[in-house]
Amino acid sequence: MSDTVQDPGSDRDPDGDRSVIGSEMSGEDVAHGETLLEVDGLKKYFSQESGLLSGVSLDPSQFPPIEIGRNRVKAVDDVNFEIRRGETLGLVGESGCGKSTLGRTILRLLKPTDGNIYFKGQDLADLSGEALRQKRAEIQMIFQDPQSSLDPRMKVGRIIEEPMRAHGMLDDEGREARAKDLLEKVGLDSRHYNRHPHAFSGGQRQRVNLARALSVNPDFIVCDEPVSALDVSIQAQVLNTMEELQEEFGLTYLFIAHDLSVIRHISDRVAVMYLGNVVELAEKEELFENPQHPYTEALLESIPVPDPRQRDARGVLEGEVPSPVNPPSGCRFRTRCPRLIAPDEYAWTDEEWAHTRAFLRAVKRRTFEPMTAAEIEAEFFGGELPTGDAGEIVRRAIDHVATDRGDAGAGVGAETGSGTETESGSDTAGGPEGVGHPNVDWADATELLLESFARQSICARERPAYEVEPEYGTEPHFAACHLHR
Ligand SMILES: Nc1ncnc2c1ncn2[C@@H]1O[C@H](COP(=O)(O)OP(=O)(O)OP(=O)(O)O)[C@@H](O)[C@H]1O
Repeated sequence: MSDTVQDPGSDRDPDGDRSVIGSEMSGEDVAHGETLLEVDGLKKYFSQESGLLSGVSLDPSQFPPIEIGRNRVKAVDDVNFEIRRGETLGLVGESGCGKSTLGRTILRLLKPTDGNIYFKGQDLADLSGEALRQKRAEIQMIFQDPQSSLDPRMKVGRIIEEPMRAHGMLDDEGREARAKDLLEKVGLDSRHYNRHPHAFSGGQRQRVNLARALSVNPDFIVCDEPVSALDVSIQAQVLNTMEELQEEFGLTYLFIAHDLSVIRHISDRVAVMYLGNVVELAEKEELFENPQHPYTEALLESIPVPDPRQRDARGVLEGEVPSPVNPPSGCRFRTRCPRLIAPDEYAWTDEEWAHTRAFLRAVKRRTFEPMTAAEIEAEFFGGELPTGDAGEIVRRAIDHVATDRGDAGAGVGAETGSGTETESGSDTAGGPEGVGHPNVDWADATELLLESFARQSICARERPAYEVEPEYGTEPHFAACHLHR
């Protein structure tokens, strides 16, 4: 079964007012600045396999020996936010973090796995059939690729009229007049009404899409990477038009983009997404000038800079994004976080923990050449291991990976925890020299360090959710990072 819910045909309400669909039709008005849409605990999980037994796996160690949903892709996993009427909420994050899935689930193109989507107070998660179809006039979507979302056989006028026809809005003459009017509103010419999409440039095609989305008079538009396929010089023009239309029609946008400069241009507030979670949400200025989540900081620092002298300081986002099938416990970013918090049970100095954290990452990613224990101590710890129990564990881990001490560490790894939670293994660079060296056991060292330190950190034990004091503006600043405990 597909997750996709198709918009069924076009039975219109014969008693309805045919000139206004969308916002005005629902009769529920939300004033500018008040909550238009609220997403509460929203989840969207995908089964990896299709078919009757998708998501069902066998586990002989339990009774009954089946587990449902174990292999599901947690594309959106407990997302909460609200969008006010008239604002643009930017949604940013790396490819695959769940932005599109979130947008499509809000639109109810996908059925949520759990949670609520309140639009003007009504839960869209509950809607289906005709009630959902009617709502679609109020909530529209614009996609990234203006080429493929326009039927090349249809004339532009008909493309713009199609949603009006589907919702029984106006008569033929009225629809034509409205389509021509909208063409002008989006910065095209009413004479373009009879042209086919291939006659238009990418930017113009996206304008046709805008006119199409606006035709049914929506309140809310999910814009999924609408300018990503356009030349940079055209992007700003389309964004400006979108802002003008927002003003004129009182529109509210959820604007999805991976490009931070686009997000900065258009957003009022910005939500940063990582591995199915929103990790930070704040007013635009606050987010860009006062980021409080290490992932946001890393994203901002990875913006390309023209000055080559600054390049070395960039690119702090190390390691791969873990699999959304088995995401890390606690904070999703912890496996890559340069500021992972020290576990409480050891007495660390900041320096000792920083050294140990760097060593842990290097062992996990196998990023150093095999060397002796003394060389490892010098390279990662300045010749001085942490004191106390932590130092003992570090020494054992070094024994696992040192070329001269392999025997001393043999068997230690077997004592280390159950490893119930994987770190998804995707970070492992797999240095071939190390793997081939008889004394080097990367896996045992990694497991010892992860189990003793990384998994004992509050970052692994609790999911963070804090509000921090904004420095720029007055809106609440949400940061899902235990550094703000
Ligand atoms: N229909 C599907 N079935 C299974 N997994 C899916 C499906 N759609 C998306 N995913 C997975 O869900 C996760 C989130 O994908 P999504 O497309 O929402 O991310 P994104 O942030 O929009 O990325 P991009 O910017 O590349 O589009 C990814 O791991 C993706 O592989």
